[in-house]
Amino acid sequence: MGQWLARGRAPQATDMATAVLDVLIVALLIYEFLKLIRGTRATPMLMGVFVLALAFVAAQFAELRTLDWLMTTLLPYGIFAMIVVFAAEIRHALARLGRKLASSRSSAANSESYDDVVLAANLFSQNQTGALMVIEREIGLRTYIESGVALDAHISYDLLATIFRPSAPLHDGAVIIQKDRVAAAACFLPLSMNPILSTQLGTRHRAGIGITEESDAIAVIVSEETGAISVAVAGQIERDITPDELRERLSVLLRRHVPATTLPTHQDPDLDAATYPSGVRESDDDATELQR
Ligand SMILES: Nc1ncnc2c1ncn2[C@@H]1O[C@H](COP(=O)(O)OP(=O)(O)OP(=O)(O)O)[C@@H](O)[C@H]1O
Repeated sequence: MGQWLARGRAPQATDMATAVLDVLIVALLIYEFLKLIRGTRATPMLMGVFVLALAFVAAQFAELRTLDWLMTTLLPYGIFAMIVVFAAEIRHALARLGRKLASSRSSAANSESYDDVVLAANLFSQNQTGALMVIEREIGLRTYIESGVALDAHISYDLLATIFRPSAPLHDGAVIIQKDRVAAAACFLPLSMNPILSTQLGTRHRAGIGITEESDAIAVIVSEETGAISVAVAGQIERDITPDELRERLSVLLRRHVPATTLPTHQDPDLDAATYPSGVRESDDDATELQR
């Protein structure tokens, strides 16, 4: 209103519309911001910031000069301190924003070889071989790829089985799959700090969930302890699913059909000989039948 009076003319309909739009955008930004920090450690800290802001306004209003001076001097440092303290939250928030934008686009990963992931997960599950396979979608995982050993090899069941063979040098860490290629193995992923996660979940599962909190990737995790297959996406984990369920989940998440393949069973001698030729299977009592 003031600016219109200053310009010496009455507010017009377009000015009103601009003001309403302005207020709506700010309200939307505040709403999205509150949604992003809800349930994080930033919430109680934000209350502290709010109290400080109130003190600042009160100091100006009551002309408490020393307090006003202190607040004005410290404010710029406070903003930098907040960026440092909330670095993880800011990263997550931007990643979530990226995920939202990415998921609104129709293109998904266009590989045709994710049935190899299903087949490999089935093998690992039967042999109780620990494995962590991350499928990149729209958000690039270069930072994590660079933490591992670059492979850039065409994805195949044999390659995955070889990488995660317990005696293989690259079996520790995660494999990252980009389109139809295994970009790298032995990658180090960020661990999820979500306090709600079950305490039964160790670092492999937390790493699988962690990468899906930071990006729109899909993590397929096979437990070394139980042989259970889990799939994580957007910070959520679905535990103990069958290979067929894994195939379904990948089909939906990648918005493409992952063709059904006859899953080999543990009793298949050819498979065992081909996969673990030197008898490196972890134990003989690992005949984990798919009981579901
Ligand atoms: N940050 C990480 N990034 C990638 N892989 C990791 C990371 N941390 C641990 N791992 C993998 O997880 C393995 C340890 O798994 P751990 O037993 O702690 O987890 P778990 O979730 O209980 O899995 P499991 O059920 O297979 O035992 C490591 O040997 C390594 O291969």
